[in-house]
Amino acid sequence: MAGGLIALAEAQKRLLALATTKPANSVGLLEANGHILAEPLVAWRSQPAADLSAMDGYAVRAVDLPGPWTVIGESAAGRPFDGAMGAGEAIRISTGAIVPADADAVVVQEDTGIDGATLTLTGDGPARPGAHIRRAGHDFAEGALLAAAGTRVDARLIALAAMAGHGTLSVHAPVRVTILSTGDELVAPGTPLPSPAHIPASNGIMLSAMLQGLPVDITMPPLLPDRLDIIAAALADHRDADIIVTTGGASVGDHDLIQPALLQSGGTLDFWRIAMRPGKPVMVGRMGDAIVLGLPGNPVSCYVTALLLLLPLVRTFAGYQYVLPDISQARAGTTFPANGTRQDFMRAQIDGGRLFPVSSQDSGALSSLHAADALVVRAAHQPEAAPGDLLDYIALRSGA
Ligand SMILES: Nc1nc2c(c(=O)[nH]1)N[C@H]1C(S)=C(S)[C@@H](COP(=O)(O)OP(=O)(O)OC[C@H]3O[C@@H](n4cnc5c(N)ncnc54)[C@H](O)[C@@H]3O)O[C@H]1N2
Ligand code: MOO
Repeated sequence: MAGGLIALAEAQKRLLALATTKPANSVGLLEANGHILAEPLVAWRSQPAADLSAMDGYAVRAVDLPGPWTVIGESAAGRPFDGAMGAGEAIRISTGAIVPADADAVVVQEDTGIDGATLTLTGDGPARPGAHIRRAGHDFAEGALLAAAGTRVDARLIALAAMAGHGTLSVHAPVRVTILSTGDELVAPGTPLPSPAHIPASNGIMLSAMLQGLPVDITMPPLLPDRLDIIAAALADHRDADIIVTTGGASVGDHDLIQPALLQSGGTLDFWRIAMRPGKPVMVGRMGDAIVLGLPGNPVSCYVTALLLLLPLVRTFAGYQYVLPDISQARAGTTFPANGTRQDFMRAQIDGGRLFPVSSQDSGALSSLHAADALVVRAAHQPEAAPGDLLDYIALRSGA
């Protein structure tokens, strides 16, 4: 604890403990895209179900190599050869077609010459018995575990599920998130600002964009003024959401109304203020069924706290296996100062694999957030780091 502030790890633990995994629904494969598997994906069939040719050519008995052969029939994809093959006989075969039971190798077409029904080897031929044959079950066998519960469904998993015999998937229902932006100074993005005292409301759309890759139903009502009664009514109105996330009004000023509004509307406070920078004024409470996550108004603080608290909370509701951001390590490219009492998340760039802090660490400076490749994680009271020291960081750009 630092002056009544709780540590981020403790805050994450308490917040995530409030979440309950969303119930499972069976939905069509495409509808499941982006959702989280509620049950393990098990193969209902083997793939391939029989030995298939991997090439266009001729199915032969390896013992008959190097030929010549008499071609006595064809096995095409979906239309297998169902007769018997004797010594010196070959079957014309296409890629994906079933290899006749008597054959044990495929000669690729480019290695052969054909004259009427007589097939001769003109190239190297198959290197070994079994060449160019995809064995039954070599991709997966019936009953195999293909993906664990908690896996995110994507195009690759959808294809795998289809091949494994599934037409539907059991996934967790979407997480209902209401985003409330508060502040008299806010104006919807893209609309004219009445005065220099007004600013575009960037937090709401930023949070929506951060949530977009997750299975969520987002509700974003109009901007709320700094009025206790209006904010209290909005919180009460959205009590059926899984999460109400607010931005602004989380601190100690006369117009910081989230906490009083929560209490006035019948909600309860769980904790307030985390020993982190940026993001100290975060508040967590409950309003009916909803978890209320009060994020700071400063745009960078809002981003960092969303990354560390909102996204993990949504992932927990959604049934993800892993919910916290990955921590990587890289060496300092310059000196990082000794840290104070709050865990620090410093915007940094990665250059030549080394970390350099960006020039402004102001919690309102969105240009510095956009310029950053990483958030360097500095523990409370961590001493100065010299160039070359290993630092923990959270990557902000894939491939950074
Ligand atoms: N006396 C103290 N003052 C402050 C403290 C403190 O402990 N004692 N904490 C500071 C810290 S740390 C932060 S972070 C901010 C957060 O304050 P609030 O959550 O109450 O946010 P606001 O005061 O409403 O706004 C701060 C800043 O952000 C702008 N803002 C607000 N909403 C949006 C939005 N939707 N989009 C873009 N920008 C937004 C707002 O105009 C302000 O400039 O408090 C410090 N103060
Ligand atoms: O959270 Mo405040 O973020 O330190 O500016």
